[in-house]
Amino acid sequence: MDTQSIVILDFGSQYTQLIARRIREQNVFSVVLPCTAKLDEIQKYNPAAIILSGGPSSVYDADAPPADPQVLHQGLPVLGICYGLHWMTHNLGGNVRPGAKREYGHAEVEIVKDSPLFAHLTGPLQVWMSHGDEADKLPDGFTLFAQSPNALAGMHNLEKNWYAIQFHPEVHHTRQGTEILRNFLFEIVKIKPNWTPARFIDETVESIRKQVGDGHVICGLSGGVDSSVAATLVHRAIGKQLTCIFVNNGVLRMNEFESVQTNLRDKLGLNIVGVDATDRFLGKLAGVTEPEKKRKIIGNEFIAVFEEEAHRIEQESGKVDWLVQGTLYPDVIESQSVRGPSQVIKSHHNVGGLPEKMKLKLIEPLRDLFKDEVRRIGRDLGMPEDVLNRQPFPGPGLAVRILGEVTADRVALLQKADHIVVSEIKRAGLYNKIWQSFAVLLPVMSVGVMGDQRTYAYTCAIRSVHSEDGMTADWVPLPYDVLKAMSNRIVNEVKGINRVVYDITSKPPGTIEWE
Ligand SMILES: Nc1ncnc2c1ncn2[C@@H]1O[C@H](COP(=O)(O)OP(=O)(O)OP(=O)(O)O)[C@@H](O)[C@H]1O
Ligand SMILES: O=c1[nH]c(=O)c2[nH+]cn([C@@H]3O[C@H](COP(=O)(O)O)[C@@H](O)[C@H]3O)c2[nH]1
Ligand SMILES: NC(=O)CC[C@H](N)C(=O)O
Ligand SMILES: [Mg+2]
Repeated sequence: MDTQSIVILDFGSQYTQLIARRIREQNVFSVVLPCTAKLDEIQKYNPAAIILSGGPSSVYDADAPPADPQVLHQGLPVLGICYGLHWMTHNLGGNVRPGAKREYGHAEVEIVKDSPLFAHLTGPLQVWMSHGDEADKLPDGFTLFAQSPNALAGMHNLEKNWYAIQFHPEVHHTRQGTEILRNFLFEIVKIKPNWTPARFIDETVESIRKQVGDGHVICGLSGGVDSSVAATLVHRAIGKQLTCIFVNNGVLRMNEFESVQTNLRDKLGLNIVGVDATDRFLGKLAGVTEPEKKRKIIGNEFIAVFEEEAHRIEQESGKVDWLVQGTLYPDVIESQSVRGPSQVIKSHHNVGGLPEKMKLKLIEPLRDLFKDEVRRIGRDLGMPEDVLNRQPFPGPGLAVRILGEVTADRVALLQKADHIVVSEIKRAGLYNKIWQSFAVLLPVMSVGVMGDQRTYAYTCAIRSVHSEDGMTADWVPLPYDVLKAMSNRIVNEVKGINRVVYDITSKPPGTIEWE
């Protein structure tokens, strides 16, 4: 990789990915690696500096997440945040202990000495803390430059270019957090802010060309933002060597199989093959109710279809070695612990759901990015707004919105309800203002009355959320008349649903999809 980057080693903090986002907002490339990453993997990203994240453990615990102490000795500037500060202290000969008072939330920090990290800032700083441990003995060569009422808040070793702070500069509540990160980037590391969408596109196109040579590539295309941008990027790199495969997995939305194909063929000029695999998918899903099982089945079946298509294309055009997927960074973090000791929440079909022995090798050009960054790249590629503004739709589709068994009848019911929800959101002019809005079919039957007749039918939940990147979300207080229109239309137009409820759970503790 030519671009210099800031490598963040993840000790499992909830905010690690926010650090990367804040840095990329400054037009500097940043990537998160697990704390256990080997030095040669870190070097691949051409690091200009290392940031050590926070984390839930205590450094003196027996199972405290480790990093290679050599990362401190690469001649690169290092910034430790919270657990990162503790880890540096512990490894460089200082001492960390449980603090007398834990600090959660807002705190005021006094600047007790000048530090390049706080250049242009005047104290006291309003910051956000989340720790129980504290450094009570500094390692040799370190000077304390900031202090909160309860603990050391900042220390540096100017000779080595090592900095560490106890609070979280990446969260919104630390008022001058961005200034502090900017100081690290531009006063200390002195990296150039030249990581732009245009540059990302050029570098990615170049590296895809090198990787692929004159081989053939297939791309799993869903009509969603991620795979459409990924396909467009790869198409720009290798043109006719790319074939896009759009699979009807039987759990798509109403008319989606047809509309996506026409739309993307016309608008993006891609070569798209539609494969109707409804029966295979629904056959495999029959009788399955466990959410993770559904996800794994769908992930496996997708790959089986891709491999068959690859085989078919090979008969016509030569060897196919590569599969492009629109995997994004949040898919990766939520599915696996590879990026550090964070927990598995659900297996996104395209990551944790992949079979172990896959013949095709993966190209995932968006793997390190967030959705809003992907939309920016799409704009720079000149893609149409309606493609870029589509609300996300998960690969396992309606299967993770039909609780209990997935059957063709239930899919048809949910398609109708979902279509009503989305049409009403569009009619109210809300579609582009909301992250996602959809219907969920619950395996809950209740009694109703329609035209003097007793009904006994399913319940449908409406879910509508605001989110920046899918990692956290708030439910949307939809206007009552919009909810009323949805509810009215669903119970009247969808035979089989007689009750509608509204989901008012944020993420966390809920997730956006119900399974
Ligand atoms: N029906 C499908 N046919 C082929 N590939 C698919 C299909 N559904 C999902 N995929 C593959 O799985 C990847 C992940 O799906 P995901 O829903 O996260 O992304 P997306 O559909 O491209 O974008 P969005 O998140 O905006 O819906 C896609 O990028 C695509 O490569
Ligand atoms: O391609 C995908 N494959 C999946 O398996 C998957 N599961 C969830 N999602 C989408 O990810 C975001 C976060 O969803 P959750 O809060 O339900 O984890 C939301 O935007 C979800 O729609 C998926 N996308
Ligand atoms: N947020 C953090 O990194 C916390 C570090 C450590 N677990 C503590 O409580 O002090
Ligand atoms: Mg999708």
